[in-house]
Amino acid sequence: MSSAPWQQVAPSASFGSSLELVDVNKFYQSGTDHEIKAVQNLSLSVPAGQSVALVGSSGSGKSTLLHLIGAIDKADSGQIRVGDTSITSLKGNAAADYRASIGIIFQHFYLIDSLSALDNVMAPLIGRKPRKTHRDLALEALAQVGLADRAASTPQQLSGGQQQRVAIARALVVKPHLLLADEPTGNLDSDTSAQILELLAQLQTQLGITMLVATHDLAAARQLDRMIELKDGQIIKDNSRAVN
Ligand SMILES: Nc1ncnc2c1ncn2[C@@H]1O[C@H](COP(=O)(O)OP(=O)(O)OP(=O)(O)O)[C@@H](O)[C@H]1O
Repeated sequence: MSSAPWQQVAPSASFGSSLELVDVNKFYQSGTDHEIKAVQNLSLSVPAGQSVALVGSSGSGKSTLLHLIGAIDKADSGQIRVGDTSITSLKGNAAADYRASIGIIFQHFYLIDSLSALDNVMAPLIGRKPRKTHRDLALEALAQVGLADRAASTPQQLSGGQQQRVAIARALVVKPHLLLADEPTGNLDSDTSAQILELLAQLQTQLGITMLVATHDLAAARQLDRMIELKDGQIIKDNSRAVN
């Protein structure tokens, strides 16, 4: 049976993955004799399609946890499973394929200055087939973040909030099953931050993606389905919002 064109671009599109962490540890060496326990014995279950805020003071392990789930960094021990994929045993191309199937948004937008917004959003599609759909997918993603009319603008011609919207469109263009956002509003003023977090929450609900957002903004965190507080790499609070 031949697959539909969009399936060739985004095999796992339009629904979220569940997430399961069991006894995960990540330690860093600081100096010769000091070990930093960035994530310790952390177990967590996130159902598919849930939005989760990770909060906690600076150094509590939020970024490290996102890096482990995103296969940017490797856990020292424990198990991380995203849908059917065991992240902790991924190697080589399989790790790259997994990273290409999720969306990641950072505090510093990491857009390429010399490229237009459209070309920045198309970048993750390079090498994927069919090539002729890339432009349409990127335009669709820019429309989802309200920037269809700024496709030709370069990052320098856009405000900080607009640049983060382009970065969100770039994360969405692969139709991710999991969206990780590490301090996505850390570089923005409070009004723009609120707009960006509202946009993320809206898109997450609309697309049904599983989403984890590390943030210091408690008001924004409360908009999501669940808020998890970390301290010294461990979960110290886990509040789910009541569902009607
Ligand atoms: N590459 C590294 N090498 C050594 N220590 C690290 C490294 N990355 C993180 N750490 C340490 O691990 C701990 C957790 O850091 P992490 O960046 O995950 O915290 P965070 O909650 O995201 O902080 P922030 O809110 O400031 O971004 C901190 O003590 C940090 O100094």
